[in-house]
Amino acid sequence: MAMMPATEAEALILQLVQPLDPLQDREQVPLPQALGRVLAAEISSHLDFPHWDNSAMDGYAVRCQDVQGATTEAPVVLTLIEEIPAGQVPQQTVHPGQAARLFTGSMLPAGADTVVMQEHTQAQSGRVHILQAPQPQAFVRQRGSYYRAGDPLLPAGGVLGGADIAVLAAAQCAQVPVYRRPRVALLSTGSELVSLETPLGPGQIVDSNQYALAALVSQAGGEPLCLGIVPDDPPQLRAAIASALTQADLVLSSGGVSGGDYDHVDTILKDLGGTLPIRAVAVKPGKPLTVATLAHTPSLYIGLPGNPVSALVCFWRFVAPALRKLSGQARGWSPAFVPATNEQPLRAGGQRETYLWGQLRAGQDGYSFRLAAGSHSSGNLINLAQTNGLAVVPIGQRQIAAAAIVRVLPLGGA
Ligand SMILES: Nc1nc2c(c(=O)[nH]1)N[C@H]1C(S)=C(S)[C@@H](COP(=O)(O)OP(=O)(O)OC[C@H]3O[C@@H](n4cnc5c(N)ncnc54)[C@H](O)[C@@H]3O)O[C@H]1N2
Ligand code: MOO
Ligand SMILES: [Mg+2]
Repeated sequence: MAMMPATEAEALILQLVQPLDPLQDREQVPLPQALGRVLAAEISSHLDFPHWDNSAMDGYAVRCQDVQGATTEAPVVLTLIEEIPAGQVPQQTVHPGQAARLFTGSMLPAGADTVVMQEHTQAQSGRVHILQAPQPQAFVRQRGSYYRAGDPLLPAGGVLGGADIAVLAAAQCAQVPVYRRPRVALLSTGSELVSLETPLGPGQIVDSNQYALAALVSQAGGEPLCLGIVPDDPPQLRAAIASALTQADLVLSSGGVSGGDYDHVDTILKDLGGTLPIRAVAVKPGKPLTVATLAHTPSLYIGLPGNPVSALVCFWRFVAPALRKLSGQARGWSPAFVPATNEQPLRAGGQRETYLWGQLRAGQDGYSFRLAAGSHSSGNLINLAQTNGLAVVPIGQRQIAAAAIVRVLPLGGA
């Protein structure tokens, strides 16, 4: 079967994914719960930032003109008219020859246009000696200089991080319009699979993919619907797939997509009227990847290969971008590979783009990558644990030498 190159498969999957609707798929969440959510509408504020001219320093509000010639030898002496702690509204106007005491964050009084920091002054019984001429408007944070009321504050489609939460709080946005979490149905196919609580019989293994994929879906901001294990029995599998498609925005199955006698997923998808634009991709691990669309539902179906590493590599490489688009994110769907200095030689077959897992570390001169010790078999989930990067050996290349630069996909945020 022809294998599609990874970049082509990624582009095609992104083309097939329809993002959630900003109106129909929107919900309001209290600000403290908005971290990591995707904004469903542009936010603006009726407030200017700063809301009023205020001081950036503890010092004195002056009229710049008054203190132009000030030096340590020839200070300008001003009369203090008022003290303005932060949070208090100035009561007086600063006239020529006058100054007001203020502090970081205090409102600037009318008449004053400049702040002299207290280190450049000497206060003496109701007067202040200005020892240094300031620049005009020094240490004044001007009203509206950071943001003008009514301008766009945060764009729709942005993922909310800590800084965004700060901005929304400052703008008194208590309820935040976000996209609902995309629903991702998870099905594990395989008669050998049991749940993690079931005592293992001979030939059986735990359905680790379901737990891993549920974790990665949650980490990516989705809502996993764990539909459990389906044996390799066509009628049961057909019913499970048909039902999953009615419940979710995206259906992820694992297993049953290669060419063995018990691999039924592709046949069932075709029987259900599905179109399968992808059936194999040129990546290792992860070759037998199936992508299907069905006429009667907007849900996309992605059949991941069953091997535990293959399933996760396909998630990171193809599903995570799809989820980013589906969830309403306006940009940044594609995986962001970083260049890293390779610590040991990496070897590959050359037929498929090969992903090797290991430790990505940030150093002073950029990233470095260390291959995980042990087998890089797609069945070996053991040494995949505690890794945080997938190094890529391109098609046609059989080795990347030590000390050479390798592209690595960081796995931190899925
Ligand atoms: N003759 C060929 N055989 C295989 C080929 C091939 O091209 N020709 N491709 C191999 C590759 S590459 C992969 S990847 C796998 C993909 O297999 P399937 O997607 O059909 O998956 P299964 O056969 O159902 O299972 C494969 C393997 O993974 C284990 N598995 C399945 N589900 C889970 C789960 N939920 N949790 C943990 N482990 C799971 C399963 O027991 C098998 O060991 O096919 C190769 N074969
Ligand atoms: O693609 Mo398979 O995942 O090489 O084992
Ligand atoms: Mg199989």
